[in-house]
Amino acid sequence: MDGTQNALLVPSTTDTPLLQVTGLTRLYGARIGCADVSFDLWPGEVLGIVGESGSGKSTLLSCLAGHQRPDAGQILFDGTDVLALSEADRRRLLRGDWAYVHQNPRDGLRMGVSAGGNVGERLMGVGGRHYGRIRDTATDWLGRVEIAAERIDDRPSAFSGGMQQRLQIARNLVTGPRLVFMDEPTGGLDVSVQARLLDLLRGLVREMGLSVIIVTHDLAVVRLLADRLMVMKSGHVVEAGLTDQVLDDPQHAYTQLLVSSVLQV
Ligand SMILES: Nc1ncnc2c1ncn2[C@@H]1O[C@H](COP(=O)(O)OP(=O)(O)OP(=O)(O)O)[C@@H](O)[C@H]1O
Repeated sequence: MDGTQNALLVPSTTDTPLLQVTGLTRLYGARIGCADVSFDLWPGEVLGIVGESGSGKSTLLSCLAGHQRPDAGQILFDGTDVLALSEADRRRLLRGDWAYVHQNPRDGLRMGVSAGGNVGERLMGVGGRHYGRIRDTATDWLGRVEIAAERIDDRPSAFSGGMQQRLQIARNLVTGPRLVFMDEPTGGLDVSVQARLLDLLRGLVREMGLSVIIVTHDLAVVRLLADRLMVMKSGHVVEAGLTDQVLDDPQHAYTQLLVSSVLQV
């Protein structure tokens, strides 16, 4: 992808991509998970990855986030070769600078720990020790994701699906991560709950100037959140560009099919 073109989109002062991905490939035996994926992500940019089920979105995201190791390719985060990091350094990255919002909040929360504990734990992971301050920050973050302060000692299992997802978002964003991975963050929720969550996410992304890679099969989600899109089919990126450009004037036959199938619904 052309770095010169992307640089025009970036509100940040830096002229180095936050993430540089080159030739990323993950195979499952003879089956392609994702193949030869390359892109740059600039600070403050939201990149949407779309495609039908089985197109390789989750495989790509999990390789990027270090949940599984690619067979080939390079990932540079702020110039650092992520695949060459020691396990301890990779974990440190995942605790603070990186965040991962799972589709199912249960995968991203500790269900046996209170709401405040879920948020506070992440602060402690980056060195927070002052209990009072951690609780104040957790309370503040619960408010930011529209969870009443009096629910701070409740466990997530007592929350609705939408509340659990908002709590997972608070837990992830409390450390001010430099890069946020999101896997279908609004999937599995009722339509009205999805709309509210999307609104909240859009506000936080803008307010915090977050750099985000978001995987979804829902084009409405990327229309609202993403600056740029990559369209995947059978593990390959078939089209990439500005979100409005790709959705309003799709060039690849597969993207045209994706867009028109949504319009027909
Ligand atoms: N653990 C695995 N073992 C074998 N094949 C896998 C595995 N995970 C994914 N695949 C295969 O890799 C390809 C890409 O799958 P992937 O789950 O990344 O796609 P996806 O676009 O995220 O789909 P979905 O939206 O359904 O999650 C598919 O052909 C899938 O069958």
